[in-house]
Formats: sequence, C-alpha cells, structure tokens
Amino acid sequence: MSSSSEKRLEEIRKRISEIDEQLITLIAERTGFAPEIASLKNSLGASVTDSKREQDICEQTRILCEEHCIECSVALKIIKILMEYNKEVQAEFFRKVDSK
Ligand SMILES: O=C(O)C(=O)C[C@]1(C(=O)O)C=C[C@@H](O)C=C1
Repeated sequence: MSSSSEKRLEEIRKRISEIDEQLITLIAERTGFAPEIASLKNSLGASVTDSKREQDICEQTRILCEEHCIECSVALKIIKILMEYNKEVQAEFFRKVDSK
C-alpha cells in the first residue's frame, strides 16, 4: 500500500502530464496558423517579422504573469521561442513561394 505522499505525487504527475498534453496541443494550434499568416503577409506585401506585434505579445505576457503571480522570465522565454518557431515556419512558406 503506497503512502499518502506517494499517492499525492502520483496525482500531481498525472495532472502535469495532462497539462503538458494541453500545452503541446496549443503549441500545435498556434504554429498551425503560420502558413496562413505567411500567405496573408505575402498578399499584403508584409514581412514575416512584426516587431510591434512581438512587443505587444511580450507586454501581454508580463501582465498575465503578474495576474497569476508568477515570475515572467520563463514565460517570456517560452513565448519568444514560439514566435521564433512561427517565423521559421513562415519563412519556409516564403522560400517555397519564391522558388516557384
Ligand atoms: O502576428 C503576426 O504577424 C505573426 O506573424 C505571428 C507572430 C507570433 O508568433 O505571434 C510571429 C511573427 C511576428 O513577428 C509577430 C507575431
């Protein structure tokens, strides 16, 4: 029979696995918009990087972290990685368009 501490640890790990699955699903959804964004930017003649939008996203991240009482440096790192990833996928779209 496992102790109550072991049971609680198991419970927490189960919840963490669920949260990780949700995070991956959300990252896939976020990144899944990249080809369409690239296509729209291509029509608009806009470039992949929009620094103002990136600044707004970082500011929004800081506000959300304050609301949730968490230190924002890790969240900002994650958000910046996701924006870089989005831009890589968009750049790939533009490479394909340009090679046609
Ligand atoms: O909103 C856009 O214009 C995007 O291309 C998306 C996104 C992002 O990942 O959030 C990516 C690159 C831009 O520099 C800004 C934001």
